[in-house]
Amino acid sequence: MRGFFIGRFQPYHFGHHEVLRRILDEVDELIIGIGSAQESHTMDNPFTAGERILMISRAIEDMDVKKRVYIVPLEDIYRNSLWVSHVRSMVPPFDVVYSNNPLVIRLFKEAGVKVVSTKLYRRFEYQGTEIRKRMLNGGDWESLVPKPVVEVIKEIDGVGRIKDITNKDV
Ligand SMILES: Nc1ncnc2c1ncn2[C@@H]1O[C@H](COP(=O)(O)OP(=O)(O)OP(=O)(O)O)[C@@H](O)[C@H]1O
Ligand SMILES: NC(=O)c1ccc[n+]([C@@H]2O[C@H](COP(=O)(O)O)[C@@H](O)[C@H]2O)c1
Repeated sequence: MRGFFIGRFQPYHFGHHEVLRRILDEVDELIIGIGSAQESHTMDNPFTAGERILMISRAIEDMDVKKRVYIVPLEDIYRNSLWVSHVRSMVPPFDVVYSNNPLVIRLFKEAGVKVVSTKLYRRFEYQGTEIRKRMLNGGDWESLVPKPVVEVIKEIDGVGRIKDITNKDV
């Protein structure tokens, strides 16, 4: 059985990591969709699709996973009624979708795809919005993401980027 899990992963954090661990117990192969792949360099979406691929693939490497995982960037198409077809055209065939996003769940269910709702883990801190806020304000963000993700963010000066893009013209 092949599963599909989509997120923006801005950045990939321990909440995603926990969900992934659980999904990998259930499926034979997993596709991870990097949503809003066209977005980067904004406060809501600071990291490029390529940088998010690095974060996820290195975090998975650290888990010593034996199952095949495909990571596929997916651009938004701004026409929700066609989105499931768009996703299907871009990724290997899948049998089940894992998500906690109400729109994603609804669109796949309407298309007749089996959807499993994922649980939230320590959502008050394992949350992209909170992590980006801490990066901006000098808070502790490093404890909320897997170590390989800290390394990627340091390599690309992710914190400096978030500070720069939120700065006003001088
Ligand atoms: N703490 C968490 N525990 C379990 N699942 C989570 C957690 N945080 C996010 N998810 C799930 O992971 C998927 C992808 O989420 P996403 O990449 O948007 O992260 P996010 O933390 O919700 O980000 P943001 O705050 O930027 O919206 C969604 O289905 C989301 O519900
Ligand atoms: N019309 C569309 O392009 C469409 C519809 C539903 C979800 N999505 C994307 O799927 C992803 C869902 O991920 P999250 O659960 O992290 O929000 C987002 O990147 C979102 O933009 C896109």
